[in-house]
Amino acid sequence: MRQTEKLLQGLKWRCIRGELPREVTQVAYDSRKVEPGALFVCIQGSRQDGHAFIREAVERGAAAILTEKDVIDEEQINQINNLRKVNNLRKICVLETKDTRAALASISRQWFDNPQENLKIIGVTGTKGKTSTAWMIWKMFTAAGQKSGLIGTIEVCYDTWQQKIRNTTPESYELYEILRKMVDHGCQYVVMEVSSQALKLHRVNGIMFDAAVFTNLREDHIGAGEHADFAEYMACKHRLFCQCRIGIFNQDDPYWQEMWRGSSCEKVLTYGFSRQADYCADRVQLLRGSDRLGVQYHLNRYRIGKNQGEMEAASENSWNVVVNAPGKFSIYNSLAAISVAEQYQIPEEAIEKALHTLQVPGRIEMLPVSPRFIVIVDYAHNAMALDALLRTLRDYHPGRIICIFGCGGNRAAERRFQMGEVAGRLADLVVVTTDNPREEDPEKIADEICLGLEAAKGKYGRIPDRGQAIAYGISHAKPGDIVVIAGKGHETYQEINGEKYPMDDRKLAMKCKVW
Ligand SMILES: CC(=O)N[C@H]1[C@@H](OP(=O)(O)OP(=O)(O)OC[C@H]2O[C@@H](n3ccc(=O)[nH]c3=O)[C@H](O)[C@@H]2O)O[C@H](CO)[C@@H](O)[C@@H]1O[C@H](C)C(=O)N[C@@H](C)C(=O)N[C@H](CCC(=O)O)C(=O)O
Ligand SMILES: Nc1ncnc2c1ncn2[C@@H]1O[C@H](COP(=O)(O)OP(=O)(O)OP(=O)(O)O)[C@@H](O)[C@H]1O
Ligand SMILES: N[C@H](CCC[C@H](N)C(=O)O)C(=O)O
Repeated sequence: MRQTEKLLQGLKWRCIRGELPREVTQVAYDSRKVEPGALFVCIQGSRQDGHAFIREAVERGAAAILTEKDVIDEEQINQINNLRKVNNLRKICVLETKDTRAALASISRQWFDNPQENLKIIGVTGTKGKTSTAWMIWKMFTAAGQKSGLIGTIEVCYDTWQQKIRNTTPESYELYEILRKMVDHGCQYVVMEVSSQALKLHRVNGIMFDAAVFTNLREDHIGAGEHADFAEYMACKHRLFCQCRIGIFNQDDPYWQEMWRGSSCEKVLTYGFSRQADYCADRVQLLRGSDRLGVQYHLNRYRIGKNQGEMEAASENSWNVVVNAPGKFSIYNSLAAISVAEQYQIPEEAIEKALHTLQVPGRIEMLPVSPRFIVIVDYAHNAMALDALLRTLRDYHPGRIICIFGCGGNRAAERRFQMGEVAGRLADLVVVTTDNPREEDPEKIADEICLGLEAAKGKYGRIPDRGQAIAYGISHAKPGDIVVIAGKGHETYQEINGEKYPMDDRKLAMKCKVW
């Protein structure tokens, strides 16, 4: 139970029907979850419009409805009020505001008593590297004994508690609920991935991030249900840097200044291979163990005289960093994580420990399928990630690279041709299979991937059943080869027409174990 006036504090709203109830018992944005006495927030979604479920919400006992358009006519209101009279309830209260998604964030923040005020929240955004970087930062804080929470694609967790979520960045109501749990548990820090969808749909409204990281930006997530075009995608990412104190940017990315310009950052740090960066990497060496590929580099910490554009070495300026993950992109992710950790005085030993023992589930996860060749499961599901991954693996001079992948349905269609083209160019043999087709025809998705493969003159075959495709790829591997199973990483399901069926690439690969 919460006072309605208090929940609506800071919001612009007007009451268009009935009277504001003194208290509400619940905040709900899904009519199917409404309980008696609730405030039902109508959200205009990508498939459905919450305003169409007002009647259901009222039948379930909602006391107030928050809308962003006056959708209820007199006849409907009379019907609803007659219904309520029979049940001895007051007339329905209808409130109107400009944007109900933004309102949901504001109301949720009040409902959960402003948990963000008691936390230092670190946000990570970018087209690629969010999960890996957030995970590294969280591991560093944890290794240093700092109670911290993690929110991202793989899971939400702190200490031994963990929970799966539907989105990389949860809806505002769930987000504030999670933050409240973390505060009550004694967490001081939260590291979270912030997707462009979350920024677009106001899921993180009301949070002032103590630090925000920008990893990189490439064309992605454009299409129905995501972003209209690249400009909108970029503008949404930029919003994170308008609600943060410290901004940490990948200086080698062509878009970093677009992210920084007009930001709210009181402090700016940069990282990259550029000598201008505050955290600068050089002298890279590839590492290859029996069950892991890794990388080692020299980290130089420079202090830049921002005003004069001068560069001056800091006293304790260099360090040999070892990361238990391969490739240039792991160097970028670790540089970002180190830049964050040092802002919070995380000791070097904790940083080293986290990077040495790092294994992000489903990210370049090496499986003991055979002692003669390498099998890797990875979450690369766009061209940028697949390109970075395959180039990285090429650097280890394998015999051949066999790549097995598909593309998700109801997601940016450009990914299909582009991933086909990248795989055709960088892999020696490609097996095109099925990812999460969702509501689309998997054969049509495969056709579009094959256009890219043809364009790159790649060698490929098609096996729609993912288990069979994986078995085929592994059974055709020769000593010294690398088999890459890309696209689903940590996922433990395959989504077809709204249903999630159990499926785990790691289990499918281990079924093919050869001795
Ligand atoms: C396209 C999109 O962003 N969809 C999100 C959106 O769902 P939606 O707008 O489609 O909702 P809807 O089904 O149309 O329903 C609209 C409203 O009607 C309500 N409703 C619906 C039915 C009913 O009977 N009663 C009712 O009240 C719903 O509760 C909702 O409030 O709002 C939901 C609740 O917040 C999200 O879970 C859902 O994310 C879907 C699952 C999704 O996967 N989105 C992707 C694109 C996404 O957000 N991805 C990013 C990561 C991208 C990256 O890798 O960078 C993420 O952060 O996860
Ligand atoms: N900094 C990076 N640049 C390019 N590719 C990367 C980078 N970091 C990771 N990758 C590749 O992309 C894959 C996904 O990485 P990660 O999950 O960290 O990114 P993400 O931004 O969270 O992705 P998503 O938005 O799809 O959830 C990795 O498995 C790896 O192949
Ligand atoms: N966060 C990503 C996940 C895609 C994973 C891939 N397996 C697919 O289903 O397309 C997205 O929502 O675009």
